[in-house]
Amino acid sequence: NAIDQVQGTGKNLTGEVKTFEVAKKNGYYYLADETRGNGINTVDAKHVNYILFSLLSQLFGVTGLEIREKSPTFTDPTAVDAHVNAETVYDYYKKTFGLNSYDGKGAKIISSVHVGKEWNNAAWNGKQMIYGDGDGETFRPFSGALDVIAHELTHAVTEKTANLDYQGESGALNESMSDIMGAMVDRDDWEIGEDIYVQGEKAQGLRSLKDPASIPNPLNPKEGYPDHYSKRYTGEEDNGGVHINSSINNKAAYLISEGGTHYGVTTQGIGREETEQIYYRALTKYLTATSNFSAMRQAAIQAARDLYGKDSKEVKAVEDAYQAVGVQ
Ligand SMILES: Cc1cccc(C(=O)O)c1OC(=O)C1CC1
Ligand SMILES: [Zn+2]
Repeated sequence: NAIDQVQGTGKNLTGEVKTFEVAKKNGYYYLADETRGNGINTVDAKHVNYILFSLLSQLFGVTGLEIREKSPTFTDPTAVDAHVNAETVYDYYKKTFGLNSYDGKGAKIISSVHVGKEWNNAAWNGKQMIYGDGDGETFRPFSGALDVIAHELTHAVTEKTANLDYQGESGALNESMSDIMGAMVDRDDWEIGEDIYVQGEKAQGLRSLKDPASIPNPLNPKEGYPDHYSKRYTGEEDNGGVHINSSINNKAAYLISEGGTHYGVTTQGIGREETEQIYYRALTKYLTATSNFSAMRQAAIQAARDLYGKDSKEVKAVEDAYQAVGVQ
């Protein structure tokens, strides 16, 4: 037919040659994968100012210019990473939870790269994923990190399910679900954004689920991110610290999976496979828009009971982990 689905290749931001699904139409090749759900499309925002871009995207559905090549070799590494990483996140949700795209109905996944000028940001804007190129000092292009793309797409999953209000404790849980799934998709570590956050030679993550306090808290740099409820941020910035207090729940998820002794409380870890099922079930079956940290603990306990039994080691791990981070 007029549009063929073929294999494309191209170097990503770390110079690795990647292969991915592209569309061939009228002799040109496009970053359009029609094999997953209703499609995964990666387009170029051509450095349009990010505020103007967000208006165009949300009001008029403008997403950017099609990225096209005369051969199946793609030459924009930022776009290659956005496309390949979106495919990887799609496959994770399908394989792990049987979820077909972020809405369960195969919703088309659109990513716009090169939004803004050296924009240090990435976001799910309610309709699509948008990525800045970073300023090269603090951040490299945001599409280069699989955990970032999983984080952004999980915002879309959350919006279609619990739809946790993006402020205060529910907002911190919204952020934490994105960090937890980000760490589960990018399975080799418990850091978020380590592939894009340029901090001298030691590329530290933006946030760490393993040891939140090891990374300076941007709202209180002489402290690390909070790893106990008593250390939560209670100010107004960042919608009440949604990117800060998320670390309290992130630490609980880490303890459930990997185990450990935290503030004198010991948790026996149950592993990533069971932990991701507990959080996905809590997010999609029990959490609501106004759930707070206490409701999160209850939801995770109930999800573990459903999946593994009332007196299971999995339920015990959830109870111990939330006790360790001071959430009742
Ligand atoms: C860099 C950034 C700024 C503002 C919002 C988000 C957001 O998506 O919450 C954001 O992206 C992340 O946190 C991703 C995980 C690195
Ligand atoms: Zn986020």
